[in-house]
Amino acid sequence: MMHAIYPAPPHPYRFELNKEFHFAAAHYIPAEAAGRCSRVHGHTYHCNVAVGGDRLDECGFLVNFSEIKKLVQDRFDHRLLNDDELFGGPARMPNGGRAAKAAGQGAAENAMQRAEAVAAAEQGASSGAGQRRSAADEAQAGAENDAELDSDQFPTTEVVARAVWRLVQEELDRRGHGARCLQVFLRETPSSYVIYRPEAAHG
Ligand SMILES: Nc1nc2c(c(=O)[nH]1)N=C([C@H](O)[C@H](O)COP(=O)(O)OP(=O)(O)OP(=O)(O)O)CN2
Repeated sequence: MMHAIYPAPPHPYRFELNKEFHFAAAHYIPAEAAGRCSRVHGHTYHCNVAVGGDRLDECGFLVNFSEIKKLVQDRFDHRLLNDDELFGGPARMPNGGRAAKAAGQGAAENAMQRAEAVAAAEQGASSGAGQRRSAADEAQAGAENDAELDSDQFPTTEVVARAVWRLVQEELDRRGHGARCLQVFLRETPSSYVIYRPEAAHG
C-alpha cells in the first residue's frame, strides 16, 4: 500500500491519528446526467480517516487503527453501495434490479450475479417472451423508484466520503472519549478523490 500524508485542517487536539485502507465496491449513480457512471461498475476505494482527540483509552490508543478499518470495510467491502440504506438502498438497479429477482435471484447480496441475471433476462437466454415483458416492466418500475431517490443519497465519492465520516464519528461518540473524525479522504480512481470535512470554514 502507498502511504501518504493527508494534511488535516487545523484542530485543537493533542493527538491526530490517520488510518489508510482499501475497500472494493460496486455502485451506480441513478441519474441519466451521470453518463457512464449510471451503469453498474466498481472501484477499489482508497480511504484515509483522520481522527483527533486528547484522551487515550486503556490501551494507550486514541482509537484502535484496526477498528476504524474494520468498521468501514465490514460495511462497504465487496458490496453494491446502492444496497446500503445510507445510499437509499436496497438498490433499484437501472435496467432491472427487479428483473434479476424475476430471473430467480434472491436478496441483493451480489451485484455481479444480479447483473448477469439481468443480462440473461434481457436477452431472453433463459426465459420466454412473458418473462422478457416482465423484465421490461420491472426495469420501468426500477427507473420510477430511482426517480424517487434524493441525489444527496447517490453513492458518489462525495456522499460515500460523508457516509464513512458518519460511521466513524458515530463509533467515536459511542466510545465517549471526546474524539472527533477530522476528515475523510476518499480516492475513487487514480485521478479522482474527495476530502470530506464535517466543519465547513464558511458560514
Ligand atoms: N464530483 C464527482 N464526479 C464524478 C464522480 C463522483 O463521484 N463525484 N464519479 C464519476 C465516476 O463514477 C468515475 O468513477 C470517476 O470518474 P473519472 O474521474 O472521470 O474517472 P477516470 O479514471 O475515467 O478519469 P481520467 O480523467 O481518465 O483519469 C465521474 N465523476
